[in-house]
Amino acid sequence: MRGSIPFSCYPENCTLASAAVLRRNLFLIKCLDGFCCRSHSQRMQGTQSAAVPAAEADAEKTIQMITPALDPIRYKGQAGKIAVIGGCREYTGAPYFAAISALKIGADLSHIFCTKDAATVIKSYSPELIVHPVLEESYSVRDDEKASVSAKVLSEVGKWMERFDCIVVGPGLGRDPFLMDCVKDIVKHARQASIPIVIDGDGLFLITNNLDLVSGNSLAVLTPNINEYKRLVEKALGCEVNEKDGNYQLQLLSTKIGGVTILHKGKSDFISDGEAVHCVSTFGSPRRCGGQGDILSGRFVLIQLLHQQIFYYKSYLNYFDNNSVAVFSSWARHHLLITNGTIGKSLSNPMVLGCIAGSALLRRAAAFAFQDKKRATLTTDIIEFLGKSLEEICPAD
Ligand SMILES: NC(=O)C1=CN([C@@H]2O[C@H](COP(=O)(O)OP(=O)(O)OC[C@H]3O[C@@H](n4cnc5c(N)ncnc54)[C@H](OP(=O)(O)O)[C@@H]3O)[C@@H](O)[C@H]2O)[C@@H](O)CC1
Ligand SMILES: Nc1ncnc2c1ncn2[C@@H]1O[C@H](COP(=O)(O)OP(=O)(O)OP(=O)(O)O)[C@@H](O)[C@H]1O
Ligand SMILES: [Mg+2]
Repeated sequence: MRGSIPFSCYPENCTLASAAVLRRNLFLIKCLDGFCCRSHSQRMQGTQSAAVPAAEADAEKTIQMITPALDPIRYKGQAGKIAVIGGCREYTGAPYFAAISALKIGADLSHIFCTKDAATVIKSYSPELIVHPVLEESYSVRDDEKASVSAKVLSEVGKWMERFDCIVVGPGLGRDPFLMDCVKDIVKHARQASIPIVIDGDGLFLITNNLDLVSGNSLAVLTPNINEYKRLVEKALGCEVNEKDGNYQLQLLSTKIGGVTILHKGKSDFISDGEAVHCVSTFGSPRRCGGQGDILSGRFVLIQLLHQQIFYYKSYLNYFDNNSVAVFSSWARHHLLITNGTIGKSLSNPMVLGCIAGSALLRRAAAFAFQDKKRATLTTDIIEFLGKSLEEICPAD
């Protein structure tokens, strides 16, 4: 039986969930192995699944908890340095939306690693972004050059990697096979360096066909849209998307991929790390223009802001008081106070918190933009409202 369970689900290989949670999930997988592979009609003929409720997340409190105060003792970079790996001949908008959104939410520095063709175009959209034209597609590389070019790409990205608090892989990446192979190495490198990683767009196409790249990585978040989710479910669970038991299936999917956090985008956004399912259904916009998902992936800077806030508490309080046990106890109490002492395990996972905050802020900004522009609402309009959206929840002063 153990052979049919993903390597990353064994308790000794997973750091995210407690042993008890893993035991439960392993039990679920064992019991339900094959359930997902049955045809729709078989499923309808009596197979029961656990009804998994999705609690509406308290997104405002989450945002308030995560967002650090603007403090004069901080220096550039402390509020976040992120990188987007994406941008090719066809797509230049997606990486731009992701990277500029991170800046608008409060990150200090936002980098893009893209192909040479895309770089000049992206630079022309904004002087705020740091753009590295390092990726290559098959058409520009001879077969005999591939090994050396791919090593060069990894070294160009690798020398920056340690400096980033979070990387977003996939917006506008395209699906060129050589490019995909190079990005595989980047994803592995990020994992080795313990850098939080958000996988979106074509990054999801890559990992769906190579689940081991993220399996068991508690610092990974997948943000599939309807098509990307369908491909992921088919590949990981070997079945079709089950609308009826959607929450249960999302939880199972996360567990199957070793507890990675998944944000399933749609009319409501559903988030799970295999532990619980959270829902964000704040009113957004009825416009479905392209690029809104890219804003969301860029906003994952919020995940990293939480890490920064922990670091900040540590360094600030250690500076004045070396009694770090008291410091951490008071920080923990503060954390529990904010959440009313009722948080579940999943809500202490920074990746889940980042998903909730990112989703709620995007939907709020989309609602403001739609109020203003109606049918003409575009992604760039939504980006313009990110500041107002955050300001209403977390005033800057
Ligand atoms: N302004 C911009 O720059 C924007 C750029 N964007 C960027 O676009 C990329 C794709 O993201 P998306 O959201 O269109 O993907 P999705 O819903 O799975 O596909 C829809 C349909 O298209 C098809 N298909 C897609 N790519 C294909 C390919 N390379 N080659 C062949 N087929 C392909 C796909 O077919 P399928 O894979 O299902 O067979 C499905 O039928 C991604 O990098 C995203 O970031 C967006 O963020 C929007 C704003
Ligand atoms: N039917 C809907 N009603 C309200 N909001 C929605 C709906 N569908 C998606 N959204 C919101 O739009 C955001 C982007 O989701 P979408 O499914 O458009 O992503 P995407 O296809 O990856 O976008 P992109 O075009 O950037 O690739 C989601 O976070 C969600 O909050
Ligand atoms: Mg997308």
